[in-house]
Amino acid sequence: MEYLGKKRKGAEVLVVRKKELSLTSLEISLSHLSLKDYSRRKRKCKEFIEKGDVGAGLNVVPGVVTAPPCGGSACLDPPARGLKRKIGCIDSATQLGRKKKIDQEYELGKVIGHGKFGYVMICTSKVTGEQFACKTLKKGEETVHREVEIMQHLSGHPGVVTLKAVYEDAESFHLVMELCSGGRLLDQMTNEGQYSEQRAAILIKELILVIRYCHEMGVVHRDIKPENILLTSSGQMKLADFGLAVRIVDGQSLTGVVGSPAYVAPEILVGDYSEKVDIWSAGILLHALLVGFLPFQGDSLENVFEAIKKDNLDFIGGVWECVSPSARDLLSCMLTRDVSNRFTAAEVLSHPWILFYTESTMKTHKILPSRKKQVNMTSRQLTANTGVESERNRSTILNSLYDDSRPTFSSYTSEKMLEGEDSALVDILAVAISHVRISEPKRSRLWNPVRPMQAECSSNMKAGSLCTAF
Ligand SMILES: Nc1ncnc2c1ncn2[C@@H]1O[C@H](COP(=O)(O)OP(=O)(O)OP(=O)(O)O)[C@@H](O)[C@H]1O
Repeated sequence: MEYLGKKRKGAEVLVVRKKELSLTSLEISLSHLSLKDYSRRKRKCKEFIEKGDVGAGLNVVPGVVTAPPCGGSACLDPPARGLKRKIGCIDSATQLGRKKKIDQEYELGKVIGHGKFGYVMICTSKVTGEQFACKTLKKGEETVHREVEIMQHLSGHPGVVTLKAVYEDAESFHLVMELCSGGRLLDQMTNEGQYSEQRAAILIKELILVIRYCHEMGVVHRDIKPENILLTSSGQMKLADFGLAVRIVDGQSLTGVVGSPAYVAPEILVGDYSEKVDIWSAGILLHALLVGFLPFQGDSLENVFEAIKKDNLDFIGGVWECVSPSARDLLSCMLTRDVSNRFTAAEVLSHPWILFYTESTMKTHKILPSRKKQVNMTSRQLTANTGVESERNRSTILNSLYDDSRPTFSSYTSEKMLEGEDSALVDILAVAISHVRISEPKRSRLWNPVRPMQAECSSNMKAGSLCTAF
């Protein structure tokens, strides 16, 4: 084994060379094994892992580049937390197809997207006629190899774009992925404007579930933004583009300034950060969903970065009058610069606002399209309550949950409550209240009203320079 000297974006690539492989019988030379071969290989992989040999003589496809055991430094720590060491046990479906060429099995169609290191086109299986997206990445860049490995590692979760197969030729990798024909979340956001709180909560919950999965699998995405969230034809969100993702072990600090300017967490700019950067970026997205514009702006990259480092957000007045205190509280917990106080994925998922809108009993509700259509119904003078923590605030939260949902409840009461479902509502509120933490407000969670927010809801999410990864 050796670490390649090539360093880019703060991480090395671990390359397992063929001559160093001890389990040659497990070498994967075919891209499509028979079921029998596959289960035999899987069994051997399992035995291999149980013997604790992982990391010694890895049964890896010659030339397969795996993600570093931990990003940033050449440490040889044990695998990242929760890491299914798929190295050497990559599902046959996603093995590198060294023997077959992609065009033997797929009809390549029109290009549907371009990325920094390649392009994406539609491809159709010659066997089944099913359509997929094929991302072709030019070899050479370390991040490209890492992207392939991390996608193999994460594929299988319903919120991650599924990787069906990987082909390789001299110049490129070809990643055959499920086709997300619903397009990018960014396009939906710019077409539809602000989201209702209910819709935003459902989306953020789905996103945070995927982020939690990534973190549990020892992966930090580092480029969460609506361009990288794709939608299926049925509207389900899928996290895509793991080009900047990196593996991490518990307690490890990452370095390397990467991300997309508008979404980048302040600690990334300082150069010492953890998986919490994904929560910050999801908070930026939540901000944009709720009020239709990004929180940190500037006419140059430097100014945007300065704003990210220094500007205090104000969730008071203006557009925030249409946003419930509970939603604003969650935002403040995701967008705090104090990393130790910033919510983890699990904390976001148990926040009252998320629970309120996404508890199973709520799923029977019609999802309201966008706030544009209900803004009059929700407009109400709300007191800013971003540091909601104390006992005295219990009733405020209860009220805010109730008040915020008025439009929803008005349809709920007419349609459901009369049918005797009011106990479900009480349950939801009880659950929400039980999750409110009782403690003194933390200074870091309170945002000082230094700069008034834009009064009108202008979307600046199309600003290319703010959304392009660096
Ligand atoms: N599975 C997919 N289904 C449908 N469209 C996809 C799929 N994957 C990517 N695309 C389209 O291709 C575009 C480029 O994809 P890619 O993953 O390269 O994103 P990118 O953010 O532009 O890449 P990079 O960060 O490497 O520059 C996406 O914005 C999207 O429109």
